[in-house]
Amino acid sequence: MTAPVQLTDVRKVYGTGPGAVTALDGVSYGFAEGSFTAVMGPSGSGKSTLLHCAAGLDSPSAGEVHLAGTALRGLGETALTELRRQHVSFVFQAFNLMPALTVRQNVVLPLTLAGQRPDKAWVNEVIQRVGLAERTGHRPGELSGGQQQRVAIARALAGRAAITFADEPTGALDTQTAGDVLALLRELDQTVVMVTHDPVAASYADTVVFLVDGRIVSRMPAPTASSVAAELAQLSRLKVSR
Ligand SMILES: Nc1ncnc2c1ncn2[C@@H]1O[C@H](COP(=O)(O)OP(=O)(O)OP(=O)(O)O)[C@@H](O)[C@H]1O
Repeated sequence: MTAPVQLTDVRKVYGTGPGAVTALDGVSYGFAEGSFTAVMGPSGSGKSTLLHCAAGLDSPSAGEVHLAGTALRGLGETALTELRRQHVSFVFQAFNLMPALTVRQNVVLPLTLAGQRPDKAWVNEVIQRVGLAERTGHRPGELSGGQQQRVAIARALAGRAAITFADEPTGALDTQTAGDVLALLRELDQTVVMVTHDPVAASYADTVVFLVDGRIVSRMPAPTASSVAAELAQLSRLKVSR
């Protein structure tokens, strides 16, 4: 069976000619069902590009991506949108919250747009778990950056999508809240793919994959913050010495 997120020999080249940048250079990886994977690597190693290609937000220059068992190549924008709506949720660096809506309305918006009825008990639990129970009637403009990020996380989890893509989901959070959010991500049955620079955040994942220059160079099961930090230090030395 194909993994819920499967990349096969994916290449992504930005631009053409002498200025072209190879952001992904033949990445093959299957993110197993229910797994929580952190993607790490030095700045510019291709992490965000990998996430965008895997999520069908960007198309590879070569290779194939399967998302929820469907090959993305050749899918029209409407079919792609529908596929994402059914199976995927996102937590991105820009929170993309609707300023006129309250916290609760923002959290359930993707469900409402998809014509689904939110599971009220689960929505309440998610809002509580990200520490926003006292803020459900506030609008994004009345929240701190970290609180806005938590709304985006609650929104991603509210629909129990099979696959969640997260780009630095805990970047703006204090240690305690970040720990709560990561513990929640780890508990879920969803397949979670998370880009992070933080070894502590990565240690909540089942597996860390390390990218250097657009290639997966290593894979670490059962990561700890110190084993991840040590691997990153080694990889940046490798990069500098090239
Ligand atoms: N739209 C684009 N046009 C041209 N080059 C791009 C574009 N997006 C990314 N790149 C280049 O592709 C490479 C990989 O970028 P990417 O953002 O995927 O790296 P990253 O590992 O996520 O970096 P960071 O940790 O700094 O966010 C970099 O060299 C970057 O400059």
